[in-house]
Amino acid sequence: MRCLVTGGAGYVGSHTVLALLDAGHDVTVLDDLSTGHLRAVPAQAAFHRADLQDLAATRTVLATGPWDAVLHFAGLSEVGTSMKRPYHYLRANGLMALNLLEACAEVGVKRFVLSSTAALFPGGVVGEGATPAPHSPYGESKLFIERSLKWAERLHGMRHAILRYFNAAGADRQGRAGEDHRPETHLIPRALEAVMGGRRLRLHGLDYPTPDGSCVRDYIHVNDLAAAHLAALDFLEERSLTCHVGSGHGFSNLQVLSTIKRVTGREVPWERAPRRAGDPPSLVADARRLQAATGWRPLHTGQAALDDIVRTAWAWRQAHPHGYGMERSGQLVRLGGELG
Ligand SMILES: NC(=O)c1ccc[n+]([C@@H]2O[C@H](COP(=O)([O-])OP(=O)(O)OC[C@H]3O[C@@H](n4cnc5c(N)ncnc54)[C@H](O)[C@@H]3O)[C@@H](O)[C@H]2O)c1
Ligand SMILES: O=c1ccn([C@@H]2O[C@H](COP(=O)(O)OP(=O)(O)O[C@H]3O[C@H](CO)[C@@H](O)[C@H](O)[C@H]3O)[C@@H](O)[C@H]2O)c(=O)[nH]1
Repeated sequence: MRCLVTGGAGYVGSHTVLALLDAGHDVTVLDDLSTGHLRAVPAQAAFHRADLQDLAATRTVLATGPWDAVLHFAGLSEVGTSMKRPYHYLRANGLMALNLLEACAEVGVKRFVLSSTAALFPGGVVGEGATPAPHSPYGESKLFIERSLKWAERLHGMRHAILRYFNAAGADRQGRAGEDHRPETHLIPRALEAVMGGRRLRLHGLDYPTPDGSCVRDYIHVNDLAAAHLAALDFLEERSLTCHVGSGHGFSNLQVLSTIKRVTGREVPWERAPRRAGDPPSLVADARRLQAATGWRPLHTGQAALDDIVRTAWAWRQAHPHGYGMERSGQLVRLGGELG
C-alpha cells in the first residue's frame, strides 16, 4: 500500500513508519517537525515538511498521491498543557484534522487511521462501549476529530479506524527509534532522564483514591501499538472500526518507579509535587475489540510487558543520551523538499 503518515517524525508515528516499511508498504511522511525529528524518519520513507494548519500546503502534499491509506498522528498531545492552553489545543488539533480530511476527500482517500486517546474518558476501567466525556481540552479536540470522521465516511465514503491509545511507552525493540519529546513530559522517559542525572522527577499527586495514592495508567509498548495500526489497516478492507489500544493492565506511578529501579539497577531521584490539572486518577483499557476483530495482541502482558517497556526505553536512552541530537527543524530536507 502507498501510505501517507502525518506526524511520522514523532514518537508513535516514527515507530509505525518502521512497521509499515517492515511490512513492505511504501511510506511518505508529512510533518512540520514542530515536536518531531527528521532523524526519526527512516531513509526509506519519503518526507515532506509541511504544516497541516496550512490547507494549501496540505493539499500540495496530498496531490502527490494516490494514497491507499492516510494515518494521522500529527497533533498536540499533552493533557496537562491543554489545561493551560485550551484554545490553542482545540484550534490546532481541530484545524489540522479538518484540513487533512478536506484534502483527503478531494483526492478520494478511502482509508483513514486516527491516533485517538484514552483522554476521551474521565477514568477508571474503560469499556469499549463507554461514552466519551473528556476531562481536558486535549481529549475534547480528539472527540471532535472522531466525530468529523463519521461525516467523512457518510459524505465521502472514507472508512476510518479510530485507535484510542492508552499510554504509549518504550522504544523500538530493534533499537531503531525511541522517545524524544522536548521538553519531555511523559512519566517513563522523564524518570529515565532523572536516573541519568537530569532533573529530579516531580511525582504529581500521592493523594489519589488508588491503592498507593499515585495515578494508575495502562502502558502499551510502542511496537505493539504500531502493530495495531497494521492490523487496523487490514480490517479497514471490510469496514470502519473504533477501539481501544492498551494492555488491559494498570500500573501506578510508584509501581512504574520501582520497575525502573529493578530494570536499570538505579534509584529514580524523585520528589512530591502537586496533582497535575487534567489527570484522571486511573485509566485502564478494556481492549478486547481490536483483539477480537483482528487477532492483534501485545507481545507481553502484565509485569513482563512493563519490564519490556522500561528495558527498551532504557536501552535507547543509553545508546542515545541526547535523543535524536540537536539537529531538528528540518535543516536536512529530503525527498519532497520544503512545502508550504
Ligand atoms: N504518546 C502517547 O502516549 C499517546 C497516547 C494517546 C494518543 N496519542 C496521540 O498519538 C499521536 C502521536 O503522539 P506522539 O506521542 O507520537 O507525539 P509527538 O509529538 O511525538 O508526534 C507528533 C508529530 O506531529 C507533528 N506535528 C505537530 N503539529 C503539526 C502540524 N501542524 N503539521 C504537521 N505535523 C505536525 C510533530 O512535529 C510530531 O512529529 C498524537 O496525535 C497524540 O495525541 C499519543
Ligand atoms: O514528570 C512527570 C510526568 C508524569 N507524571 C505522572 O505520570 C502519569 C502519566 O503521565 P504522562 O506520562 O504524562 O501521560 P498521560 O498524562 O497519562 O497522557 C498520555 O496518555 C494519554 C492516554 O492515557 C494520552 O492521551 C496522552 O497523549 C499521553 O501524553 C500522570 O499521573 C502524571 O501526573 C509525573 O508524576 N511526573
